[in-house]
Amino acid sequence: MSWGRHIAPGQDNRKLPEVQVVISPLHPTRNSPCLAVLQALEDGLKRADADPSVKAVTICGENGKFSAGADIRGFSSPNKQGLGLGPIVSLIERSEKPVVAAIEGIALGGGLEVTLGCHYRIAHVQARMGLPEVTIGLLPGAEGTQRLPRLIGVPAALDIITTGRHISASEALKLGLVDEVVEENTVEAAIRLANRLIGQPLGHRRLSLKPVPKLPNMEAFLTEALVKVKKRAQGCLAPELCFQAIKAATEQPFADGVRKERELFNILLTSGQAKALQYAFFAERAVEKWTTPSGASWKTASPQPIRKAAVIGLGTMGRGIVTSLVKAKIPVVALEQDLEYLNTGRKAVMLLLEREAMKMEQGGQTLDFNNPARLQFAVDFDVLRDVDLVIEAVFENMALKKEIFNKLSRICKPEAFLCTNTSALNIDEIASVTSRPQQVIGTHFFSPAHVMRLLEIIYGRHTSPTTIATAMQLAKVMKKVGVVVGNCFGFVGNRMMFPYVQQAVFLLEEGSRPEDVDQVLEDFGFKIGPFRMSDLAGLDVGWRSRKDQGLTGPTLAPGTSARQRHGYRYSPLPDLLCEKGRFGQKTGKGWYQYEKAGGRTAKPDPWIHSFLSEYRDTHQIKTRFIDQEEILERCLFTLINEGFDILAEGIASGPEHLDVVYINGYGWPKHRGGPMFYASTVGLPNILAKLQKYSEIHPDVPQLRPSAFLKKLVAMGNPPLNDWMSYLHRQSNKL
Ligand SMILES: CCCCCCCCCCCCC[C@H](O)CC(=O)SCCNC(=O)CCNC(=O)[C@H](O)C(C)(C)COP(=O)(O)OP(=O)(O)OC[C@H]1O[C@@H](n2cnc3c(N)ncnc32)[C@H](O)[C@@H]1OP(=O)(O)O
Ligand SMILES: NC(=O)c1ccc[n+]([C@@H]2O[C@H](COP(=O)([O-])OP(=O)(O)OC[C@H]3O[C@@H](n4cnc5c(N)ncnc54)[C@H](O)[C@@H]3O)[C@@H](O)[C@H]2O)c1
Repeated sequence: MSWGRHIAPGQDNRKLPEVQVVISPLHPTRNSPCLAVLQALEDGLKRADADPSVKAVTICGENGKFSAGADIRGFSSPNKQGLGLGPIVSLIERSEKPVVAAIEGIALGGGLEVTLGCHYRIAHVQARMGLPEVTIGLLPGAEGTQRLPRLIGVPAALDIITTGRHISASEALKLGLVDEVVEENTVEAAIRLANRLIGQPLGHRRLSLKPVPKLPNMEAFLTEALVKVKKRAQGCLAPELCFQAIKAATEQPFADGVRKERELFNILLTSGQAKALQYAFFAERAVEKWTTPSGASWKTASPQPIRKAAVIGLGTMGRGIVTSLVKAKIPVVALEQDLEYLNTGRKAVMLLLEREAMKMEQGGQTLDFNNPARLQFAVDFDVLRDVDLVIEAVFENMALKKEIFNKLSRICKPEAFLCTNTSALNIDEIASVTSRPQQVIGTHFFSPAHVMRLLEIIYGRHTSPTTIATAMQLAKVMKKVGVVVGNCFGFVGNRMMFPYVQQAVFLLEEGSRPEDVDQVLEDFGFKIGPFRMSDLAGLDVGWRSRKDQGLTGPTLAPGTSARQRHGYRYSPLPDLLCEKGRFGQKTGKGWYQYEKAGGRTAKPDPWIHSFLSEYRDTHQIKTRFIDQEEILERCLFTLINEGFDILAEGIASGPEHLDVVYINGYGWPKHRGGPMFYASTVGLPNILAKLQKYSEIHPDVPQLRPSAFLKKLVAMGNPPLNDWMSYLHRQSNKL
């Protein structure tokens, strides 16, 4: 048996072995000249085909990775790369010599499509595969939508292509996507297989020649599948076009299906949604490279290892945070204020973990949590002496948080990090009661904390770069997206949300109904509108905060106008609902009515409609019809306006940060790229003009007054989003 040797495409191979190993050239690097590497793959294949001493071919990747697919940056360059990958896949398939793919690491997108042209596929046990094009607003454009259904059937292909999920080698084997899974050297195993295949017929292995496996009820299946795909897509075009391409495979010969795939691919390639999703892909990676105005940076700061953590408070947030830590295999101590709360918290955590374990089992993984070395429950702070990091998640009350942090500062070892999950409180004030403010940081999780990907990481005046790096590392280990932001009331996410929710409530005062406002924002693509969201989170949460701020409740000065605070417009509507016990889902009534307390199905409530009408009569507000455009603009443009202030104040180091926060924590539709990206597509002059218009109509709403930074960018000629921050300190003589 002869052995192949790894040759890079384009290399001169005077002594070619019997099995030639061609390195798959699609693994992206920042500046990969994609067209050149495609050419190299083609050349390598042609050389192998033409050389009589080569009897078989193996295709593998470089450095243990098969391929991450096409270079995504290339899709927005004028010289669109990727063009011509389909014909190369066909070339592989047509080869008269057996071609075996050796899949190590990852085979994604165009990388997996290359393997579908191969006659056999061998994967390493730890390899992951997928066609994630849909997640960047595209579809597999190298004939993958036509070959995959032929290989693994329509239901499985539809699932993989329309979700873009990665699958493990063992799942790939079960589905028939790969022929063999190996634990040892994959390339060697592929070469062995290639040797065995020499001289054997290949016709039956050419996927383009195979029919798509029939289903007894294909038409009904596809009709039902389309409904599901559209529902999940929430306005995103790519999943539906992926569906259309697969449907074409079930109805048309291979060549016609490929033509359809190409046509649909071109529609997506030039769509705004693909640009937005590709922006979001890179934004998520850009925020990993954090910096602060004082010069701290990911480049120079090193994270400390977290071998054991603690969570204080096992309420809504604490239980999800414990679950995330256990899933990340970090031993946790979970602490409550007394045994009764502890037992309730323990039951809730165990339930979450059982559910997570079940989900993980389906993917062939296990979750070990019934081991006291991994998860311990306690009421005594003394157990915190040896932990490396504590996450506090007690009630949102400054006095209580300070009491806890003071205690932690005395009990925990000197090098331990102290994190607070506050939604809006001042990190510096919390840190001030400790003897280690440099190790205090905000770690703002989102509900449900074991599901939501966002972790807002808030540094205070004294927080050290090591502490920031450690929190970022923790986010990564918990498979969350950490976004480093500065300290201000509400940080980034909640601060931008306040004006959005405020406008939504003002719209009710003026004539809208909760379901009208929610519908407009859900049609825009939000998973859930502001009133459904408020009912879900509980109206009492905001009420407590407003009482603490003296905006409502017993501390309010007598004679304060019902609809004004500090000279600005205020709506008491949410307070009035809370006074009536309407806290949302938990009480069965809020902005909507529910079937019972704890019910989930929101139904418009006639009581709210007449309550709003009485309220308007009481305050002599003339009810008017408010159209969808005004609802959308007032809610979104105030949120965006706040974003510009946040950027100007240096609370976030770029618009990508705000967008990543909104996509991952607030249900902003990813195919719109985040609020700041959206603003760039609407055009800053348009946003400014609308804010000016609404601000003139509502002069008592400061949130409608255009941000100085927004005005400056417009005066500077509406530069592209990537350049915004460079204008922050430039002088403008047009203002
Ligand atoms: C006008 C004429 C058109 C006519 C067309 C007709 C013919 C059609 C032919 C088209 C051919 C289409 C081919 C194919 O179908 C399309 C594709 O392949 S699209 C790409 C699909 N692949 C992906 O979406 C993978 C994306 N990447 C990931 O999921 C992850 O990065 C990873 C690979 C799982 C690795 O994850 P991690 O280890 O966590 O690492 P990072 O994510 O941090 O990544 C490290 C670094 O790499 C950059 N990067 C990763 N993948 C890509 C990529 N595909 N392109 C560009 N850059 C990539 C990432 O940004 C990081 O960069 P850094 O931040 O370090 O600068
Ligand atoms: N609920 C959300 O959606 C959400 C989202 C992000 C952040 N937060 C923040 O997370 C924190 C917790 O919120 P929550 O919704 O989980 O509250 P919660 O009321 O559900 O839970 C708080 C828990 O803290 C416990 N606790 C109180 N005092 C304690 C003490 N001295 N020692 C130990 N445990 C104590 C309580 O017994 C309770 O179980 C708050 O700061 C909140 O602002 C909440």
